[in-house]
Amino acid sequence: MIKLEHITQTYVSPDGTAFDALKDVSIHIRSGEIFGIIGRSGAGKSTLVRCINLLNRPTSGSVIVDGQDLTKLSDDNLRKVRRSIGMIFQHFNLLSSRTVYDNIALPLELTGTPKDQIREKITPLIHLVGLDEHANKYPSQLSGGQKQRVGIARALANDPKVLLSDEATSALDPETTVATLELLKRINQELGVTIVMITHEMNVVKQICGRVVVMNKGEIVEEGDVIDIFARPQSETTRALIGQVMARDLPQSIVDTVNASRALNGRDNVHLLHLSFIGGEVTEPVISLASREFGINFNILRGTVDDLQGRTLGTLTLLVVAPGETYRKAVEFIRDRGVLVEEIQNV
Ligand SMILES: Nc1ncnc2c1ncn2[C@@H]1O[C@H](COP(=O)(O)OP(=O)(O)OP(=O)(O)O)[C@@H](O)[C@H]1O
Repeated sequence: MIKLEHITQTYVSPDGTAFDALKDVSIHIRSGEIFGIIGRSGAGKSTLVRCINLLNRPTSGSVIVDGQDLTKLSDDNLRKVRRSIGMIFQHFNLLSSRTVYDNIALPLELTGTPKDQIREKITPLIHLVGLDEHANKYPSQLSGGQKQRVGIARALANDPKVLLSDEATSALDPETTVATLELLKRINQELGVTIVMITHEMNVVKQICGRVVVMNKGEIVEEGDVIDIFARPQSETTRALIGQVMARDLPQSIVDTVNASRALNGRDNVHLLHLSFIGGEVTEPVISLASREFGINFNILRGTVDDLQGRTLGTLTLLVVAPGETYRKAVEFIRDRGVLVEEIQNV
């Protein structure tokens, strides 16, 4: 559906200094999926997503949407293709002098659509985003979540195949974020619109994306199914972003437990482990088996279970008291059975 191939974007400042905002980025987004692009501020996400509709013309590389290389189209043809790519923004970008109805109608007015056809198109869209009672209000009379719903309906006015969302929930409170993401999910499922989510929040990715790329300093540092990224993060950037939602930083109570155990059993014999596993992939009672096999006890300090797009991700924080050699064999034993085991150091 969308293929970004070897995209580079170099900005040149007035004093002639060149800055590479995107360095050889390639992404393939499939038709009908909700695809996440995540990274910290300045990673190049906005620059990248604006390449998809060529609001940003990359310095090099190709942008292929539905089989057409947009970088090779005439301005006229590009304008037509852009209608099939809707976009929503962090700050909504609504016209304050227009009502909800007129904001949503604007893209159709711009293409010269007759008034009765506009009404036929807009009325169900207003209903879809749940704004029936607010159609004649002005943006200043709406909450943030309602404004974003107007933005979403406006982005759908031209029946796009693709919806680009640039930090669309970043200005919303957590509850409104959940409701807005639910609406986007429904639009994806009911209308079959491919959605590209730009975000710096892992909880957004966790709630609705199927696949994700993680960006850092203009490069892709990791990509894959969201559940695999959560269960087996490879890069420091990803670990830090996941830390936001998985609360992997240890609470003081756990640190106290570890220290008390060290005082009792000796520092070298006390180990702290973080285990992640995907539901269905680990079928054996791994912890009990390891406990029996090596004659050691595992003390469960913390556990979480998350649902990610219908798949289950479990995590456990364990305290293990065992001499080095036995401990290493037990870790190996658990890893061999499909569980990701990380040793938590520096506690
Ligand atoms: N027009 C421009 N001229 C020069 N540098 C730019 C321009 N636009 C973006 N940049 C720089 O490119 C880098 C990537 O910016 P971009 O906005 O794409 O990042 P981002 O990941 O979307 O971050 P944010 O969430 O803060 O917008 C940043 O260092 C930014 O300062």
